[in-house]
Amino acid sequence: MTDWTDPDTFAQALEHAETREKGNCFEDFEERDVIEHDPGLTLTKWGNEVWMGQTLNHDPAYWRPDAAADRGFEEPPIHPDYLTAATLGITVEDLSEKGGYFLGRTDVRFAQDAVYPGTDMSVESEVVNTATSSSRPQYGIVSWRTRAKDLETDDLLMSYERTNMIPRREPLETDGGATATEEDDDNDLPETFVTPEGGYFEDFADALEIADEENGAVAYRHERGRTQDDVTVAQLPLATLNTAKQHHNVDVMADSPSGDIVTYGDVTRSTALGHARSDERTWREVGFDDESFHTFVTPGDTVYAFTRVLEATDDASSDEAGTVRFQHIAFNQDDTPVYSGTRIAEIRKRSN
Ligand SMILES: CC(C)(COP(=O)(O)OP(=O)(O)OC[C@H]1O[C@@H](n2cnc3c(N)ncnc32)[C@H](O)[C@@H]1OP(=O)(O)O)[C@@H](O)C(=O)NCCC(=O)NCCSC(=O)C[C@](C)(O)C(=O)O
Repeated sequence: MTDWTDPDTFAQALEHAETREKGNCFEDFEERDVIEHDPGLTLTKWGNEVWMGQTLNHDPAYWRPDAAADRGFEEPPIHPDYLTAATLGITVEDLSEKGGYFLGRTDVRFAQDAVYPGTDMSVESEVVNTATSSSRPQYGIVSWRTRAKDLETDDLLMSYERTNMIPRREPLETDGGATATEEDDDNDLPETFVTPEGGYFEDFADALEIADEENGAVAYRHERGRTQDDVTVAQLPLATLNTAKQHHNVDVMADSPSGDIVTYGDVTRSTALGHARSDERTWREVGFDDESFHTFVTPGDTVYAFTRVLEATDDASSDEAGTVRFQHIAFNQDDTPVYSGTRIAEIRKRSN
């Protein structure tokens, strides 16, 4: 009688057996297809707090009822970064589990009303673009518009458009090729870098005025760094139901260009944003654009943040705040940019 657990026999069995694959290939996506994602997620206080704690998003309004009330929330709400990561996490099984890197995202917008723990989410994505990758013929590039809704009320919670490299059916590889492209050498930096005096709206507006007079830029780095470990690389994405093997299958990833599992893009950006927010008085998050992931982050890498202030306008959803547009750049211990994106946030005014 065949002993299927005999190592030689089992090795032969593995060779003969078909693998029941997960995920979709590039050829499975057609423009205008709408995919309703089956995995659901209840946005819990626990998930929110673990995400925020580990990414250094320690804004008290998301932790303490009194601080939440001071910011006009009914109770500590779900943080927009966790909402974003959970929305994307749910979509991975259908859209990107096959592998291929998360290249970027734009038009990330949040509903004006805060989202509270206990909200059940339903998430759907529409294929908005499919394109050939000229540099990597084994991949295609797919963009989807994703919308997260409150399952009970059907209210829109957030939406965005994301772009990934997706393997073509043949040949099948685990993820996308080489590391970042050569930087161009157009380094026309201003001579003057202005740092805001504090974290209120007026500090950003004043710094922009000074920079303007001196033909400089409001640009500064944040001190904090967060080294990537098992929690940030594997646990946080799995807690959002993100099934991408890049984050938890060391065996498969050993043969990939990174040679290791990589940090979920939403963990990298949320960590950098946590560093940036620790130097400002955030009132509300409005949205993000032009987000790009330049190279991968692996366990042991440290994520730092750099901020440029682009614009400040005295107009917001509340008289207590003004609106600031930032560019945030996450970088690693070798000073290599790993993420960049612009962010619109309402920042509290000093006078109130
Ligand atoms: C992917 C790598 C290897 C390419 O590195 P490279 O130097 O070869 O790249 P490139 O030349 O800059 O880009 C390659 C192609 O992608 C295109 N491209 C590039 N960016 C965009 C964009 N935003 N929108 C649209 N297209 C874009 C670009 O135009 C080019 O097209 P081409 O092949 O036709 O010339 C390199 O950039 C890299 O390592 N990036 C880091 C990726 C990463 O670590 N992402 C986060 C972690 S993976 C993740 O979170 C997973 C997730 C969330 O779970 C999940 O999707 O399932």
